[in-house]
Amino acid sequence: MNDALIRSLPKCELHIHIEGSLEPELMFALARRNGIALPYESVEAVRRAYQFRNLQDFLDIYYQGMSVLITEQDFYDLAFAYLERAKADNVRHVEMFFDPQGHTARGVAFETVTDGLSRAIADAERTLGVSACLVMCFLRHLDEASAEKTLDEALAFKDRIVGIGLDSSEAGHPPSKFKRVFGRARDAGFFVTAHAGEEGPASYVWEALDELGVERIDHGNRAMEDETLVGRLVREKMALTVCPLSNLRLRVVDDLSHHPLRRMMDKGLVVTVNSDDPAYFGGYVNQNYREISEALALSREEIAAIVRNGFHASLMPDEEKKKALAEVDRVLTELP
Ligand SMILES: Nc1ncnc2[nH]cnc12
Ligand SMILES: [Zn+2]
Repeated sequence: MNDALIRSLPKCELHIHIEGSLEPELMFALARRNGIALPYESVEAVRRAYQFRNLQDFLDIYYQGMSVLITEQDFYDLAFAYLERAKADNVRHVEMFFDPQGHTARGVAFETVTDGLSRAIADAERTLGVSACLVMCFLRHLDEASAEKTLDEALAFKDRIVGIGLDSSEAGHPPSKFKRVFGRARDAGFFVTAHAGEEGPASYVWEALDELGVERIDHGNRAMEDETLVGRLVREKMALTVCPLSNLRLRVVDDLSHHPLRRMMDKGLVVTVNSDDPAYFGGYVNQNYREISEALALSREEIAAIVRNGFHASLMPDEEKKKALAEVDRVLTELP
């Protein structure tokens, strides 16, 4: 019902793992280019395998999928394809997660990854008018020493990497495990964020705030189990990067009509809508807006409020934010 509005509004994407935008067609093309055998016979067989009972089921397939990424050009092709898709959804600004340890562990140089991604970002900025920046995530199932080593490598690319995040298997890997390396990242001037409260408990959200000093929470669904925590997030205007289709496919929610997004908004939380791993979860950012809007019967004003939250919570320069927010207002008045 609000399709035209969703399409017309300029948007931000603040929670996208670039490796999670690897469509099966590109996966096969890169496997062929690099002489890598995939354990699937066709693109359709890959898509059929995308049935997940939980986050770990997905991660096992996600790490296997990224094994086709070898050369600088592979990372370029991956990121540019995503940015073209984002442009089609009227996304103006992207904060792009990447998982260097998923590549360096396979013998791909850190520089190969960042060179390819940042070249695609520069080209997209020029040719598509989409701005983007890189947020490097630590894999939380690995130890802090590995994260420290990865941060050491990132320091040489400080001009291209703006932020540090934390992702992968959440349960059993609390944010406190990475307290020291996040302290170093903050001291070095990186923006910091972390996945918390996706599958893990509300206490992980507290830890992300108090021990990592995060400036955003990725997901945050389970913060809703703790009223005191919700109050703090509201008071601090801490943005949550919510990913509805991811939550559905990873069974964080059993049905989108039970998704906490509306209750989050009613409590005054700053929520944004994002795609997480769109090639695996059945939709890019507009599809996430469409399905959650329909499931929760979101009004035009509620949709616009989420879009505005995205710009406010982003790292865009203030002048660019102002322009984008003015455009949101213009679209709202012009669309019947
Ligand atoms: N949804 C997610 N949660 C944790 N780690 C991830 N890596 C890629 N997608 C992720
Ligand atoms: Zn994520």
